[in-house]
Amino acid sequence: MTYLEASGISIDFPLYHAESRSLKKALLGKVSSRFSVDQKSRPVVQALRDISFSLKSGDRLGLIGSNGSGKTTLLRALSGIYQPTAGTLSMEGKLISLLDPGQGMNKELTGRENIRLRSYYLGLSKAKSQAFEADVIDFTDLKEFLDIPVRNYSSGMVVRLAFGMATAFPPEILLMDEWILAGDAAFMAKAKKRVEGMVQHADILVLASHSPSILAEWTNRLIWLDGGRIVADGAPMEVFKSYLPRHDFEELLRARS
Ligand SMILES: Nc1ncnc2c1ncn2[C@@H]1O[C@H](COP(=O)(O)OP(=O)(O)OP(=O)(O)O)[C@@H](O)[C@H]1O
Repeated sequence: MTYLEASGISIDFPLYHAESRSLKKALLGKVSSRFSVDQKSRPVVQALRDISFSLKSGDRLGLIGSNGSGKTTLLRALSGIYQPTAGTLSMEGKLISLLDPGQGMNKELTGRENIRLRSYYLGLSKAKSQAFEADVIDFTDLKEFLDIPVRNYSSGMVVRLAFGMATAFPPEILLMDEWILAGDAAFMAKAKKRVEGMVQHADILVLASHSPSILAEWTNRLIWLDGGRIVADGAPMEVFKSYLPRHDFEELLRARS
């Protein structure tokens, strides 16, 4: 059974070059400060504080919050890139994370070569790798750019390729940061179809974004992060009601009716 559970997760990042007494005093002096010191008195930034939630098959969780509120850090913790300073994470299910556009790609190689390299890493049989290549080529629709080195791609093209390769085999848990929304409207429509296909297979989605309309459409639960803490957790429109300025909330309601 697929599940993902975060229990009391906290993450501190050491602040290098902040050892001087005056800087420490300035950082730690503010009442609502995100800065603290670790056990060895070294300054740290408290990126996440006491985060708990549990997700099961079919849950599509959105993360919202202002710049620096902790969305990317939480996604990275869930994907295993960062070790929590405190708390525990447990999960079951094949996880794919779409967190960095160029992840797992060699920019000196062409799109086609990257696709072949990926199928090699995945250990696919000849028939499966041919199907994988055809599927990704069709999805990414890179046309003449397919045989050009990735370093010459636009950022939207890199997104198409990364997304196409990472989503060719449906994961059970999909983590996405909002860079995925950098594609154009035609790509977004295709990406949405692909993600919806995945989620319909009773998988888990966690998506961080600043876009209320995307989150309202793609998610069925929303966590609002502020200063590294959860300030609200519930149905998307309920959370948006408190999060968004009244005018923006009413506009979102109108757009969805
Ligand atoms: N590698 C790091 N080293 C030190 N501090 C970090 C690191 N990554 C994040 N932080 C700090 O952790 C806090 C949370 O950052 P995070 O990138 O998770 O926020 P975010 O909600 O994704 O922001 P944005 O909307 O701007 O992308 C910030 O205060 C940031 O400065």
